[in-house]
Amino acid sequence: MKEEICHDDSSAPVKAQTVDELHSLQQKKKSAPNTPIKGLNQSAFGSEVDRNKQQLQSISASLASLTRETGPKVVKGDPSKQADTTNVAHASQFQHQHTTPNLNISDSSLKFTHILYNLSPADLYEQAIQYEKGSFITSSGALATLSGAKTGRSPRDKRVVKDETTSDELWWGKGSPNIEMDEQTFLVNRERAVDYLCSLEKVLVNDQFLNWDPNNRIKVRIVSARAYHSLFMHNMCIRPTPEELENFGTPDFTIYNAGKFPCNRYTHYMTSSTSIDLNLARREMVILGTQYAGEMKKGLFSLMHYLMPKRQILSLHSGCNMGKDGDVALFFGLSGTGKTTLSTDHNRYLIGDDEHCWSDHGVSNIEGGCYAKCIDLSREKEPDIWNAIKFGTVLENVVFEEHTREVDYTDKSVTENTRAAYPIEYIPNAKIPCVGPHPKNVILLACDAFGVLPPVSKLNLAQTMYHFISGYTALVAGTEDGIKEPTATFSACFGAAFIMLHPTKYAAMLAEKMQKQGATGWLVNTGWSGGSYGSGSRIKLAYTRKIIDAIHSGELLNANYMKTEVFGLEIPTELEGIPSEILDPMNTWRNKDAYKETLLKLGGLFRKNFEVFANYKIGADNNLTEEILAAGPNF
Ligand SMILES: Nc1ncnc2c1ncn2[C@@H]1O[C@H](COP(=O)(O)OP(=O)(O)OP(=O)(O)O)[C@@H](O)[C@H]1O
Ligand SMILES: O=C([O-])CC(=O)C(=O)O
Ligand SMILES: [Ca+2]
Ligand SMILES: [Mn+2]
Repeated sequence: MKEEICHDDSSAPVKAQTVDELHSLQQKKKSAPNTPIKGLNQSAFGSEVDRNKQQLQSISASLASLTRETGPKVVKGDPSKQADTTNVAHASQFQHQHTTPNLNISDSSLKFTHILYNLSPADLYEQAIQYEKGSFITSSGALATLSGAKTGRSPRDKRVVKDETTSDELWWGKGSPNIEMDEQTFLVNRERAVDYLCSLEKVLVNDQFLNWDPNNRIKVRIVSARAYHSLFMHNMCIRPTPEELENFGTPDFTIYNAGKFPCNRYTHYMTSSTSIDLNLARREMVILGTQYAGEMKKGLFSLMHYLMPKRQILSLHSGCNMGKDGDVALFFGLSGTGKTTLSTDHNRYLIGDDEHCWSDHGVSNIEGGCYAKCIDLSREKEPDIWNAIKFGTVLENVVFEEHTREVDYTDKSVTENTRAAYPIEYIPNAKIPCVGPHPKNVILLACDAFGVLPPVSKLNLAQTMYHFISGYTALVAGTEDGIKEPTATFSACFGAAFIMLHPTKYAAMLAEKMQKQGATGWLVNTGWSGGSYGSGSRIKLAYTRKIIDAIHSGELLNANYMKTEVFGLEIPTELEGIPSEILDPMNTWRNKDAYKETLLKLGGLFRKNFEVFANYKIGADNNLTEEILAAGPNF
């Protein structure tokens, strides 16, 4: 028998002598946006190194404690990998730094904080999977994450600094989302968040933009502890090009997201372990004690609701899309009423799904991504959203099969508020840049679980304003334990949780813009028909889409109308593709008395809610104010 030696040399040899060398061949030195590329072949020697230093110094300055002399020592890169020690910065708080050894030096000033700066989605996946429990790649390539104890926003834990300026400018008191805190308390919480973040081995920093309108772009920096948060904001804010990042400079606004690290209950104004604090003068936001990523998105939205009206620009909690002929539609509505679902329309260009600005030049999206509800998501009904859930997308709090990693979108085990956050370009017909001309249609969405609002009605300007200020929807609280009474929610401007000024300020701007542009208002009920929740059923998405199509095409504008009782809404008598009997909700109720009773009940709720607005003037026009007051239910 012949002795055989096994030679492993049947194919061409690799160009490496060692495994490490082989690994180094694998990764090209970079054109990733976390390293400026422009300076590479510029003659000005050391310019890239200088820029890197500046960038790190800016980050160290952001992370500086307000009570110590210097910012933390920061260094770029993952501590577990080889850190780039040529790029170390330590920003000084004071112009004249002590040169003598400081006897008060503490351990915190000796340690390095590693900065993971504008990482790519791939890098963030690896960080999340390696370091954050509950992070998994799903079968479609999305990153499944858990947001921890909070699976929704905590509006009662939001605080806004009340100082000389904001005490006059902002809306305070009953009904307002702005619960006050003082400057000193803000600084206590800021210090708490900054110290927590700097005590970590590494923090994530995102430098990004808000608002696609180039004249009103806002630079934001987000400092966070989790790759989940960094990837979420990567998707939701506008992503800078490498050149834009190189010239980023100082941010206009900074978020310190300490995530799970709680606030201190002994701190004044704190009523729980969670605090979301906005300081407009300092241009900063602090998040303590919640990992729900939506707080960052909606915190920035609040900021825009302050900054934009100062520039005569209206900020809107709305979706927005545009037809082939350039006709723009806005979709207002509270959470879960269909902004994302209905603005994502295969036959139209998507400008954005949730937050917009309306200026003298038209509309612009504030964000760079979408945040879709995914409970009961189906490929058939919402194909574009389904297909957007792929590599790069953050999937929050969904349940998946442990082996195949197929997501079960019907599973509410973690929460009903399961979400997908993806870059807007994941929708095939996204309009990039996300801007458009003045809106032609303004669609107010209400998910009416009482089942008495018509599937569609045409509104005059006063009615549009009445319903905009009311901001109605009705959802069903707990779906698990059998039938529950629907509860009406009224949220001024369809986003009372995010507005900073009195609702009538936004309403006046909307009225003026709609009047000037001749936009038509519509009220669309995406909720119940044939009875309230429990006896009726939710209006088929396919019907709602048909209605929306007919608004876009102009078909509905020219339909025949009749007026409803109580709410005085103009409803079409027929519409192609829709069974005519559903257009008037009364027809769909078997028990007409119950219908009438429920209708009056809802009318009463509207009336009660509007009482607080009765003493306010809307815009300069007295007539409009009176017309708006008269545009409510009549009985
Ligand atoms: N007739 C209908 N019209 C619109 N949406 C419907 C309808 N029937 C069921 N739905 C479901 O209602 C949900 C609407 O949620 P969507 O994400 O569009 O809310 P949203 O207004 O964007 O809220 P948020 O501001 O919280 O993001 C989706 O899950 C959608 O599938
Ligand atoms: O902020 C969130 O959690 C989701 C959202 O869009 C809303 O509630 O309007
Ligand atoms: Ca949405
Ligand atoms: Mn929203």
